[in-house]
Amino acid sequence: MAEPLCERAPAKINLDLLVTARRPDGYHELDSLVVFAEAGDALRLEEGPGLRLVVEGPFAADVPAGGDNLVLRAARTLERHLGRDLPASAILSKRLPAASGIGGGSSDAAAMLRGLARLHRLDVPASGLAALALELGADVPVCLAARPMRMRGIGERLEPLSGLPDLPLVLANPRRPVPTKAVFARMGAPGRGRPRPALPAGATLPDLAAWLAASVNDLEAPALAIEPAIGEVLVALRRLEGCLLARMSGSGATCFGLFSDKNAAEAAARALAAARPDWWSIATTARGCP
Ligand SMILES: C[C@@](CO)(OP(=O)(O)O)[C@H](O)COP(=O)(O)OP(=O)(O)OC[C@H]1O[C@@H](n2ccc(N)nc2=O)[C@H](O)[C@@H]1O
Ligand SMILES: Nc1ncnc2c1ncn2[C@@H]1O[C@H](COP(=O)(O)OP(=O)(O)O)[C@@H](O)[C@H]1O
Repeated sequence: MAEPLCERAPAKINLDLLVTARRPDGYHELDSLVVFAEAGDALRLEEGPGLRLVVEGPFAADVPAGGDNLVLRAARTLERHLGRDLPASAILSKRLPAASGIGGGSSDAAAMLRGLARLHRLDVPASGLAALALELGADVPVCLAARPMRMRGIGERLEPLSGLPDLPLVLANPRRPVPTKAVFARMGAPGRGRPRPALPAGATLPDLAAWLAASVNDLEAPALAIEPAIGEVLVALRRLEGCLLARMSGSGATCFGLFSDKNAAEAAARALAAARPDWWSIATTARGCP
């Protein structure tokens, strides 16, 4: 009997997001810098007689408990690919708001793929898992890697980033779900993309903020049109002491503020929670890379 194991499902943050083309199948090509936070959902797995999922945690009620949950969809996709059952008992602690632009569901699905491979000691090459991940959603391959990446294509072209410092962040969400499909549907004609200047070597946080400020999230305007509260979140983040840059992640509504240091982010998160107890907000650190 294999040991129970725990897989983290970290929040995904798009530091920027350019929509560069619309494909004939309706999907959009992106160019996005993606990082992963210490905060996230968590998945506990142990061998079980069948495939079972229990969802707990503050946002459990907002996600499907049954077969539509991305955790179970991930398991079924892997089982189909291998042509055999992968019995497992899973407990998902749902700590990230759903449909909020920080890839909670995608990260949960990726954690299930990683977890089942570990639990059953599967010999599936990384490229095989990545292909299955893409079947589950455009964001699942990057969540499978769960490290800083430049993401292109619809999400399948991944290039590891280097020279990124750890990023002290505040994440804030007005507790209003925003469906990804609706945001893309409101997008105007995509821009042509733009050359991305290299990250300055040895970048400090203020350098990084200035570098990121030259970029955008192209989904911010269509998401704002659907959910105006995103504008309030951005204004509130920008007013917090020590905030170097604030922007929406993914298709929203979660926005991130980048701070000069961890203490400043924690103090800012406390101030924001006191001012807006109706929002979800946390301080966390997105892991950088050498
Ligand atoms: C926008 C992003 C940016 O990282 O993040 P989230 O806001 O979801 O966190 C992702 O591309 C979201 O990926 P994911 O949530 O997996 O999307 P999917 O389930 O594959 O697609 C949902 C819908 O979004 C649209 N879609 C998604 C990805 C993409 N590159 N182009 C699209 O046009 C399509 O209309 C699709 O039907
Ligand atoms: N484990 C899960 N966690 C979150 N959402 C899930 C999950 N399983 C299925 N979903 C569905 O997937 C949709 C997208 O969720 P999520 O990945 O959190 O959002 P986003 O793509 O905006 O980051 C939600 O509407 C939700 O109903």
